[in-house]
Amino acid sequence: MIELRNVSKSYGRSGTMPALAQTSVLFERGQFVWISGPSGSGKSTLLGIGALLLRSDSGDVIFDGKKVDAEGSSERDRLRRRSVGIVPQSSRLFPELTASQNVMLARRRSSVVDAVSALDRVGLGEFAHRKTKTLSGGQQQRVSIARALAKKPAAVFADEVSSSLDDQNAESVYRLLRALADDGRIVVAASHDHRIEAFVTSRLMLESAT
Ligand SMILES: Nc1ncnc2c1ncn2[C@@H]1O[C@H](COP(=O)(O)OP(=O)(O)OP(=O)(O)O)[C@@H](O)[C@H]1O
Repeated sequence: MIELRNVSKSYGRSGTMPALAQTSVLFERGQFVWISGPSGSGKSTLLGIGALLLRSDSGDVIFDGKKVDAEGSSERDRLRRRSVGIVPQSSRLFPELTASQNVMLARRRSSVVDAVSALDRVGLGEFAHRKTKTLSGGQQQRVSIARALAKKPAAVFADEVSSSLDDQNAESVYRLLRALADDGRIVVAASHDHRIEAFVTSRLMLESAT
């Protein structure tokens, strides 16, 4: 379980650019949560705080009953590395490497067998040895999800993963994210894309913090 309690975050040298104000949300295993809201409402910021990539200015982040902000940054990093898979906005794959090589880069001491198994999980086992530049946009996003899954995380945070994909590819990515939640993970996706609605279990709508 991951809980954000009254978290706020501002950017800028003296915190003059509010990005997220007094926001609370509970993410539980088995949930696929859609974070929606207008551009600039703080979706990526909230995602970054939940995924332990960003520190909030105030409020609490509670990860499996433990206040994370009370921990030092090395403990937070350790928790993130162990428990959180992150699927970034653009897939950030190495185009000249194969799908399995890209997945293997996610972890130290990873094996081809584990990488192929993660690719199987996203329906791409047969593409494991293809260079990612030869895959479609939707397939590349699924490789990116396999990379996030390689460490068997309890939670997956995805930022705007499918907005640019056609209906078929977007649907396959959303269906996959839902299946990961149905497996018992926490899945959180920030998105402008209303096609996600049919696949999520709940929605948090953000309003602009300014
Ligand atoms: N690194 C940063 N430095 C300064 N301001 C930032 C930074 N990151 C985000 N912001 C500002 O914080 C606010 C929230 O940004 P954020 O990216 O979280 O919103 P978003 O809802 O994800 O937006 P979008 O839908 O356009 O991706 C915006 O006003 C943005 O300009």
